[in-house]
Amino acid sequence: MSWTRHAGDMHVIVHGGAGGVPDDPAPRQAVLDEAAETGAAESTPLDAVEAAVQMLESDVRFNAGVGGAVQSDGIVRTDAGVMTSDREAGAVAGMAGVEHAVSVARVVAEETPHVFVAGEHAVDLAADFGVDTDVDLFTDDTRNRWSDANPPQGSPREHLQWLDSRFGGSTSDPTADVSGDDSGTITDSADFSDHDTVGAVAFDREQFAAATSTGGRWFALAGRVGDVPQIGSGFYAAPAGAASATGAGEDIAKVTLSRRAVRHLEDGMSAQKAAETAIDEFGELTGSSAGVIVLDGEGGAGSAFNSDEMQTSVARR
Ligand SMILES: NC(=O)C[C@H](N)C(=O)O
Repeated sequence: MSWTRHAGDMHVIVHGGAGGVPDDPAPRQAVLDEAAETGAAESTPLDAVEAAVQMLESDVRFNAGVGGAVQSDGIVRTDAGVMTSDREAGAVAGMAGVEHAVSVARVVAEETPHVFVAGEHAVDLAADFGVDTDVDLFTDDTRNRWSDANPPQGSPREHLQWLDSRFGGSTSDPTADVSGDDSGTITDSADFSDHDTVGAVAFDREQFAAATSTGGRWFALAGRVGDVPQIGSGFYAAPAGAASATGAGEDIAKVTLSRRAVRHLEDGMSAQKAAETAIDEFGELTGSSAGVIVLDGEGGAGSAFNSDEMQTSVARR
């Protein structure tokens, strides 16, 4: 079906992470619906994805901003990336105390000559451009979960020993503990319920934008950065369309999942077909779990995942 174009059209799709079936799908869906509607009310695709993702970063149910995953040294670090089909891009990683990582990624895209700024200097950049820092990203749930985790002391090597039995897929074998059955669909592992990364894709008839934001994965080595802020892995936008990914970040990065989905759009697939094909390829190549959302230039929205669940919402104005 082709999309009849009107001035002011904005098409937005959001996701709340690929992973296990959530205990509380209804309130999560309500927040996703509100985020998509909020994005669709904005006047540019970049504003749309930033507004949608900000809302999800502020909701404790999602692993982004407040409620983010805790790394092996007990710190929540946030990562995000944004990109437009004009190939403006910005990303940030490893920020402690920054709720709205998506806004810092936008600062990188708009205010610096770079595409990726990390760590304490990204936090300094945030502060200098008016993004709140020193935010407490822990929730009661994350505090409880962390205090039950018997946190490691000492060197990175000791942290690696500690996380080997906790991180989803060991450091030596990324597929360990994650294969649920012979079909390649991931059905078990408590760690995969942590895939509550958030993302948004928007299109206003002229330009696409994509944004993804996360607290990463629980019990990762301090300083670990996943797919989310890597261009083409966690997010990608091009004239043919845009995508945002979620799931096992190490595996997503190795197959550049978002770029893969957009490549399928460039080859003429619809958004839905591109999402399904990219996830099929991802599953075959990695045996791991992920999801992706996609918009195309014909008014199509697509999503696919090979985890148990990925909640999404679409809005159009
Ligand atoms: N929650 C997620 O989707 C995890 C994210 N992709 C990461 O690996 O950092």
